[in-house]
Amino acid sequence: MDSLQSDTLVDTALSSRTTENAPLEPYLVILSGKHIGKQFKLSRQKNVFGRGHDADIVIADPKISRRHGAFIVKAGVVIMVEDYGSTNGTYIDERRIDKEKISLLSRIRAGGTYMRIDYKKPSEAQSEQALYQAANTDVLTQIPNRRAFVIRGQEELSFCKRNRTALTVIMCDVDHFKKINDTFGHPAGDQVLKDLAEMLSKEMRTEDTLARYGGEEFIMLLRGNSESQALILAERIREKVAHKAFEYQHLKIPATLSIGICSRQSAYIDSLESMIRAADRALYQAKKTAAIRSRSNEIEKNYPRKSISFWPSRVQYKNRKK
Ligand SMILES: Nc1nc2c(ncn2[C@@H]2O[C@H](COP(=O)(O)OP(=O)(O)OP(=O)(O)O)[C@@H](O)[C@H]2O)c(=O)[nH]1
Repeated sequence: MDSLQSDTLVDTALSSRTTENAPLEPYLVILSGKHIGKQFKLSRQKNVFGRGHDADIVIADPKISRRHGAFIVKAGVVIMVEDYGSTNGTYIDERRIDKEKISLLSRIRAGGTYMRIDYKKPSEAQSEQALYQAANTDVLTQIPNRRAFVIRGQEELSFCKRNRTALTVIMCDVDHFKKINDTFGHPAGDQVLKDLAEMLSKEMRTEDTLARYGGEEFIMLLRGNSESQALILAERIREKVAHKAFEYQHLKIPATLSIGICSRQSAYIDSLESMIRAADRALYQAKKTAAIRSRSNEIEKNYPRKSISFWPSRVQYKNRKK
């Protein structure tokens, strides 16, 4: 498409959509990756995007540079995207660019993240954002829900296959959660789940995903983690939770986790579902047995039992290479 055509497209879109009184404003819409569906208002003349926290638009994609590039806005219209000499480049319709005009039809890619530009009224953008939030976020803990996890997981799986990296699923379940509810009350149980979500989020890297998978079950997806690294992370989490004093209205609530792990090299992954099933089976085993176990190449090793605060907690580590 030449630049004249692209200008005409933006003009047409703007004029046809400004019939209602509020002016249309430019937004960057994320089409893939961790922030899929998210919209960022382009409110500056130069809107720097990147993975660094000093960027105007922070995108958690490890293949995006800290200050990757910028969207340039003039008179309310996004006219250009510029690459700031990023390692992995910026692309328009899969063509690498330095600085180039963009249109409503342009599909922009930086790292593994696809984006496009749209123009909308702030109220329209807000309601779309609210819908996106509601569909993808767990109301209680404010972390991604199961649906968001599955969407993200499929993308992660494609990434791992393309880049031949390993993928790990970790499932954590609060032990005897029913007892927590029965002893301290349902709101106290809610508080434990919220605090847990916050704790687990802090253990994640930007490229990892944490979600609430069910009632008292959390799931993590770790890119490129070796089995032994995953086991170290699981142990750290289990220890931290066992030693944390969860609190609700001055009541101290002890809680422990059981953890199931499935770690596979990309060549051995058939589907995300099979990995989740394997991690779930490992979790089930962890619940049944009191030992901290590692299972690698079908040889089981027993690890010494670690300190337990109140209720027993176990880690079952399962490696299912075919
Ligand atoms: N407070 C609270 N409780 C929940 C929530 N979702 C599920 N639950 C409760 O979680 C409890 C889960 O109970 P079970 O499936 O028996 O599991 P458990 O008591 O943790 O037992 P084990 O998994 O064998 O250790 C049920 O009592 C649910 O009502 C929630 O959002 N908030």
